[in-house]
Amino acid sequence: MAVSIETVNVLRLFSSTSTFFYLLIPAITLWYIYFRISRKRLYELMSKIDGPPGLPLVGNALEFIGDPHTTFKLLYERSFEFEFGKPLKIWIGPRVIVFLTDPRDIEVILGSHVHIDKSPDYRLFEPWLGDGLLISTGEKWRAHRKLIAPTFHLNVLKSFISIFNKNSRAIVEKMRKLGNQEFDVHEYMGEATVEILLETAMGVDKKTQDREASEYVLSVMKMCDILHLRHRQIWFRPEVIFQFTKYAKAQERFLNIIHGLTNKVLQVKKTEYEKKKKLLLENEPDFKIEDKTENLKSEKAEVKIDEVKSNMPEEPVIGHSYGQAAGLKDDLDVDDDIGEKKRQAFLDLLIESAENGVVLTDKEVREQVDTIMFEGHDTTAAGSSFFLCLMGTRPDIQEKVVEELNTIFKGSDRPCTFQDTLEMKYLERCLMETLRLYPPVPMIARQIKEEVVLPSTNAILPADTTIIIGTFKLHRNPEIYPNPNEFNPDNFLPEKSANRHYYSYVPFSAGPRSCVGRKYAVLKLKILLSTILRNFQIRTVKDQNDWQLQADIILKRTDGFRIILDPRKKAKVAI
Ligand code: HEM
Repeated sequence: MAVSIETVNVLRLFSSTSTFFYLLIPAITLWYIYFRISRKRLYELMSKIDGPPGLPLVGNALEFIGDPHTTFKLLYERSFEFEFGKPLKIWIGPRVIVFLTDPRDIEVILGSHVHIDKSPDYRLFEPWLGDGLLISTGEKWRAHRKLIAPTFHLNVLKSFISIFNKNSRAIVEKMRKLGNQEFDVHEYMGEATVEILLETAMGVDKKTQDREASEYVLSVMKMCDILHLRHRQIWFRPEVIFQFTKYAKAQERFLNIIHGLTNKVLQVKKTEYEKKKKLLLENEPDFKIEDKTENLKSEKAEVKIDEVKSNMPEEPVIGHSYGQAAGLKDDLDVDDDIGEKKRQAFLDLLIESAENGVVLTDKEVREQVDTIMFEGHDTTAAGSSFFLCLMGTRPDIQEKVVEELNTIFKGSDRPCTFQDTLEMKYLERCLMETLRLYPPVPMIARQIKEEVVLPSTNAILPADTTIIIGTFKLHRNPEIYPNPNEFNPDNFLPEKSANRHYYSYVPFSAGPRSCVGRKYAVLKLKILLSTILRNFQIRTVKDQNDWQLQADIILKRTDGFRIILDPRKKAKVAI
């Protein structure tokens, strides 16, 4: 029987295809057996930690494909199926993520100098923030942190007070034009915080800013949406897929706007710096720029930042200081070599340090500027917006704040001083309580370097596990905060906070990688919010229980931060 050439070809193809599959199937089986055996200990350890059951291969990944509000609600509500405070695990494909909400466990991670690595999820920020302070690790992070932290020292911040006042008055005047129509206050807070950051930390004046602040704020919000989408829907994570989506094009557009502003700021400051240097050299040819970074050049730049005392205070340490337990100290509280001497503001110091490129390159300066611009504005915009909405829902509390302000200012329209901010004890409690209920950073993610034993349950977490500190849930533990969902500034009365675990309140994180802008944020917010409350009575229509939250990196309201302002009697802006 004659066999056609086509048939021979088909048979050849069939036999080579089947050989391929004969080899592939055992190879996959062997790889899978090796994969399971090499992860045996991980599976054993994780079997001792509670968590929702997942599907084969994908784990719990499909639970996060909804919109940001639904996902956040679902995640939060499902967590109540398990005992409060116990560690909780979820599987995203082969990757396990452990959520911690017990202050003792949180202290082990945040208080450590070893577990300072951010989780791989932060890498999605790279095209935007590069390897800036929020993301970097190891010696690079240590050296840059040591350089940057002093630029947010109180001595520097005090010199910003007039700028905080001026901008707060400007925003009041802008809001006055709205009359008593309902509006989204987040837009106003976002723009105000960007403008304030540019004038303070970056040291550029209003003329440089044009209309760019509002465009910048909008682009940051959209970028957060894209990053959050990639966090939730893991198939968008690999660059090979992402680059072909409409989101990649949008990201490019938003990054152009974001980097456009930061590049412009850098250009202005560098030209200014060069001019100043030239002038100084002309007048004093022997003048040398003092190198303030000498001590950072050593490979082993050590940061002695954790005076962090462990666990519960032996002697109760009263109250809170700039957003963290008074007994906790970080590098923002260290008064070492420079003391009362003049310190430099953020960008001035960075540009000077980049002169010889030893501590910092030009690229690194840009990355730090992008980081501070993002971390410094979106967080405070959310915090202040939540504060104002809460004031609207609780007129009784609002009036107590205003009474305190009347006692301090005695009806005068004068600007706020540093001493005034120290006297705003009740306003500060309201701010702390706002950040408890609505922490702008609702989750902090780390990748642990070594095996960790959790004090709460003795559960063991192997090295390389991703940990999420669930600030939002931690702050609503009924054993720590009775009636945890109620807005109650008395939670921060000194006697109430005195016996609480230091790590039971961490809106600014804590330990060596705590928020570098903590004091800046609290000081600025006190001036901004008090100026608004001295001028307006705030109303809201929506009840606090009906707010819709979304945790797209920064906690926000999907239904908008809508408030109505009524001018207070004799309302006049402080001059
Ligand atoms: C209410 C306002 C703020 C809140 C609630 C807040 C909260 C936080 C939190 C929780 C972290 C740790 C994030 C993490 O580990 O993933 C952090 C880090 C950071 N924050 Fe803030 N922040 C605020 C304002 C600011 C401001 C005003 C600035 C700068 C002007 C700033 C700059 C930074 C930087 C640079 C980091 C990274 C620090 C490091 O890793 O060494 N933040 N912030």
